[in-house]
Amino acid sequence: MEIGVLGLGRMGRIVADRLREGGHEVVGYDVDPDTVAAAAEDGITPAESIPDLAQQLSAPKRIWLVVPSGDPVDAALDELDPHLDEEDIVIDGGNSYFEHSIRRAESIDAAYLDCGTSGGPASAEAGFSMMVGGPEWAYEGLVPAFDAVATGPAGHDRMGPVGSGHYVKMVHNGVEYALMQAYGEGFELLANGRYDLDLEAVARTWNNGAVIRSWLLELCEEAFREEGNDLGDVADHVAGGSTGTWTVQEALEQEVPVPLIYQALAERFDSRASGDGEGRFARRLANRLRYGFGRHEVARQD
Ligand SMILES: NC(=O)C1=CN([C@@H]2O[C@H](COP(=O)(O)OP(=O)(O)OC[C@H]3O[C@@H](n4cnc5c(N)ncnc54)[C@H](O)[C@@H]3O)[C@@H](O)[C@H]2O)C=CC1
Ligand SMILES: O=C(CO)[C@H](O)[C@H](O)COP(=O)(O)O
Repeated sequence: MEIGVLGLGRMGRIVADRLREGGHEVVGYDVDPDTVAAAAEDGITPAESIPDLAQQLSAPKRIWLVVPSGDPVDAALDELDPHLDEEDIVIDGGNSYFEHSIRRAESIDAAYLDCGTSGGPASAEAGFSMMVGGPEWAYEGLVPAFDAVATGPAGHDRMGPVGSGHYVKMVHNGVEYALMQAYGEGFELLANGRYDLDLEAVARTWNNGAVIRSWLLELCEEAFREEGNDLGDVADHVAGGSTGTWTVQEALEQEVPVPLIYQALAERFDSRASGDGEGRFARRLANRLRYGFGRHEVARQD
């Protein structure tokens, strides 16, 4: 099928490439003209503007947004909306706040799918895990596209009505924070404990059959291999935090205790208040893990 991809950054470019590899035709647009030119060299049909992207697509139009959450999503929808009708489908593949997705779905004529996406740029080859909310007909119509961008048919599903995709992804990220903090605390104890340990070897051993093996633990192994046993100059400064904040706010509203997720979020805030120094090993590992899966910039010690 023909799909427009709006936003060709770290994640959008992977969405566009995997759609093409799956046999779909992709028209791409990004506010950065160099990004569009680079995509065009690799076979993505370039668009000069959002109206141009909409006009290049035949009806019914399918447009996948992969732009930063917040104002860029509203700005893109404002420009798109005059070119859309109720047969068209817009997918928001970013980390948008679920209540914003519900509002946006009500404000545009096209069907709206909120698609929480996990795996990060490091999963370009394997494909993503995708949690989709929105009308069933729109999800069903896009299954071939989701098959191509996800790890395959098992890598995506419809969670429920609009909002539910980003809601599930929000909670996913809260879990992500807590897992990173838990691995970090364990390695901090080992780094400061009784034995002179090779932490890459510990992570590799755990990743081969241990109860706590996981992709995040493979990324810990990679971090020790690439940065060294002491994580080199990786700073105690963990960026991000919006999805974890929303998770904690929702947990308070629902009266569900989430102390581990809150503590992991609080550790991030404290890392930023304490400066970019050597600090806590656990938080330095979390800083490096965000690069591992998300290609987020690693804060380094001065
Ligand atoms: N990097 C990651 O690990 C993951 C990111 N996400 C989410 O995916 C979304 C995109 O993230 P990334 O690709 O990492 O960001 P990015 O910063 O690498 O790419 C965003 C792209 O959108 C473009 N852009 C901004 N406003 C635009 C507009 N109005 N029209 C067209 N293009 C526009 C920018 O020029 C940039 O190329 C965000 O919501 C992010 O939270 C979701 C899962 C994983
Ligand atoms: O969604 C993601 C991974 O699943 C993104 O990498 C997101 O940026 C992670 O959240 P934060 O930036 O708050 O660490």
